[in-house]
Amino acid sequence: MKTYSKALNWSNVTVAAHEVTYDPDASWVKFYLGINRYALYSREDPTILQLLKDLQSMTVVNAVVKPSGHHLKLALKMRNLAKVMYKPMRQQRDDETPEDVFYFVDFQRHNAEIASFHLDRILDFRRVPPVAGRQLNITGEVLHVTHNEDLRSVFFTSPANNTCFFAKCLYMCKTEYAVCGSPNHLEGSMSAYLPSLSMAPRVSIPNPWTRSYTFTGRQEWEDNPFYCDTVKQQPPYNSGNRLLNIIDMSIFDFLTGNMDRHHYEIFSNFGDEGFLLHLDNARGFGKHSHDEMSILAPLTQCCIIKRSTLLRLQLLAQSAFSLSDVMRESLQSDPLHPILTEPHISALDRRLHKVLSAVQQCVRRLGEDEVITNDFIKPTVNPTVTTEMELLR
Ligand SMILES: Nc1ncnc2c1ncn2[C@@H]1O[C@H](COP(=O)(O)OP(=O)(O)OP(=O)(O)O)[C@@H](O)[C@H]1O
Ligand SMILES: [Mn+2]
Repeated sequence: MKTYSKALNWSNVTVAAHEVTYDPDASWVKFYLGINRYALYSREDPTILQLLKDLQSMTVVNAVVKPSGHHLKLALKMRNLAKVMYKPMRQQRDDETPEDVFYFVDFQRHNAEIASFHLDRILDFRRVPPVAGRQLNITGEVLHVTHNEDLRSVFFTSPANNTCFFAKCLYMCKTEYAVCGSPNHLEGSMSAYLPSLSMAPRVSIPNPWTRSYTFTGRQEWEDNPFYCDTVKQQPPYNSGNRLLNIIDMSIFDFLTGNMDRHHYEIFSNFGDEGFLLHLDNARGFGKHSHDEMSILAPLTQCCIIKRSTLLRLQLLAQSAFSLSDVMRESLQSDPLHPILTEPHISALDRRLHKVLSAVQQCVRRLGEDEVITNDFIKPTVNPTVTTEMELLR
């Protein structure tokens, strides 16, 4: 194996200087300033479209391996000081997760990150940071610009003469699990970073409906149909919006087929009523032919749903606004389209009907007043300039 770091030393190639420019009107700055207690961005915010475009073209000036987690991903620093998380492509669009693979060893899919951002926006949640697809030149835009010796040392050339890299981490990070360009270009998802933890602290909270992450273990919710009664008695689930927000998240995850929601995060400064961030959606869209009903357990066990969520789902179940059509159109704006294969897109309609039938069953059993809950917090009245991030400073 030829390591590029040695090659760089030998050929005396200097790594590009770290030149940066700060523009207070940059789309990522506006994105930060627009985060409010209801959502990451407002419905009509033009900043987001601009940010999606910028994610596709911003110049990378540094790259490091994002240390957390089990999967290979890079934190990229851009010339305009934006920060981006890049998850490289590992799977072809028409690959399905094999039957015998557990959810916790499944690949991360860059296209699932992209598609989940679009789905979250269509559902009007706006809880996923903006994500766009991009073909990176991993030689020119990563290896040659990184100041990180650890990252340089894991680049190599494959037998087929493609540039590849892997990461030093706990699992799945040996050369066998490397990602390779063709010969230099590699698709990936570019996810806008949230503001730093010092500027906007977040807490990570275990999902009450988490899975066991072992081959044999089971969680209480899987065997106890009255599990929700226990959850409902515990703060912060005993008042306010939190449980309804968990149910929104389970509907979102059921639609994508993501079984990997072990934790969720919230911004501390917005208190218990703040929205839940839907981070890390890379394990969605693994199987189009299977609907994993257990993901919907929070809805089917608690039998409550926000009225606003239900109205949105009902709208997207109408043929004139069908979820699959809206998704197809939305995903076309991404440079890496097609992002999802047709079977994955049409699975969304089938799953949406299953969510609506679950709600109907609850209504039949308990009545509409018990099940369909008015949101405790009104949606943003004036969506354009709630710059609560400014208040945090
Ligand atoms: N857009 C983002 N901005 C800032 N931080 C993020 C963003 N997306 C994810 N993170 C943080 O990075 C952590 C790891 O990211 P992610 O979960 O997507 O990757 P992973 O490979 O599954 O890692 P892990 O095994 O730690 O969950 C997340 O738990 C979250 O705290
Ligand atoms: Mn994760």
